[in-house]
Amino acid sequence: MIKIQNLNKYYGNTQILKNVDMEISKGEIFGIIGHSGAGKSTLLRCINGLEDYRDGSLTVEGQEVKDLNEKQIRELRKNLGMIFQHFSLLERKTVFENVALPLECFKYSKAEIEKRVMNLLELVGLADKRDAKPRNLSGGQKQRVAIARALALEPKVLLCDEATSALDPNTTKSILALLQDINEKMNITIIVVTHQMEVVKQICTKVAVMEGGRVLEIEDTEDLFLNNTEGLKALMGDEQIVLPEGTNIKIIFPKEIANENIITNMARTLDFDFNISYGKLEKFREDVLGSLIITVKDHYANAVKRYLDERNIKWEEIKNDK
Ligand SMILES: Nc1ncnc2c1ncn2[C@@H]1O[C@H](COP(=O)(O)OP(=O)(O)OP(=O)(O)O)[C@@H](O)[C@H]1O
Repeated sequence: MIKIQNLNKYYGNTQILKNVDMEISKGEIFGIIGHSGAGKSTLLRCINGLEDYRDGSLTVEGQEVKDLNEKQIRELRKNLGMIFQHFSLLERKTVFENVALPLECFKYSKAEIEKRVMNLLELVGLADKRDAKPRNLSGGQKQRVAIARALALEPKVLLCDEATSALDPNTTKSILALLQDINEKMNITIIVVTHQMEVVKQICTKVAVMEGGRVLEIEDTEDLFLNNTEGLKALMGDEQIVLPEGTNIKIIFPKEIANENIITNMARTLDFDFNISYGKLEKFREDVLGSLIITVKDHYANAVKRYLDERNIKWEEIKNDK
């Protein structure tokens, strides 16, 4: 649906996006995560034609964005709804009028506007606030209005630029649940730009990690957490510490067995002592994912590796800290 190949973008002489490659399929909730300044918002603005790019290719449904004329850009933006961190609502207009705005721009009839806006307000749970002004709404409610407005023209893609960054954790959860609901019910592709790991964890099917204008990696979200990839380390820091002596074995828990007592069972079966050097368990949706580094005396190492291999449990050996 959206295909980006070798995209380069400059502001003056400064290169902001560097050889970006990315493919976003229809129906996906695709996360783009990275620290501030990584180039995430710039990439979103290239996708909706607000920024041009020097070289490389960026197609939306097969159309090269930089080659579109004004009319085609208008059509493109109709297909790409967008929401922002600070909601961008018009303060003097009511909730109803804010959502109606894009429909008025595209000259929909009054009856059609009434019907669509009310359906959208039902969808986001704000039908009873139709006559309220934004200043009388909470942050979460404002973002719901912005979502309704972004969906007014029935876009195929919803672009979310730090849409939950100004919200508290519970409100964030409810907005993300709403986005997931919209993705499922309306089969809208959603691109979520964020610096918050929790956002990716809660709703993204796939995620691109960006740093310094580059894509470090693109992974299924579960794999990102499970494998403690280079991208995840770049985002979270790699704080794992291991002992200076013995063999350190990092055991990676897939979700099917994360709740089982692998370590205790192994220690009982093999009858050996071990130290836990480092552990990290993450709640991932309904499951627990994570890894644990145990340190065993060198002569036990092979038995441990065999035990894990026989049970198809992933492991890797970690060098000692000197
Ligand atoms: N209009 C502009 N002119 C010059 N430089 C810009 C412009 N817009 C962004 N930049 C620079 O481009 C880089 C990427 O910015 P961008 O906003 O895309 O990053 P980001 O990952 O979205 O970060 P943030 O979450 O802080 O917005 C930054 O170094 C920023 O200073």
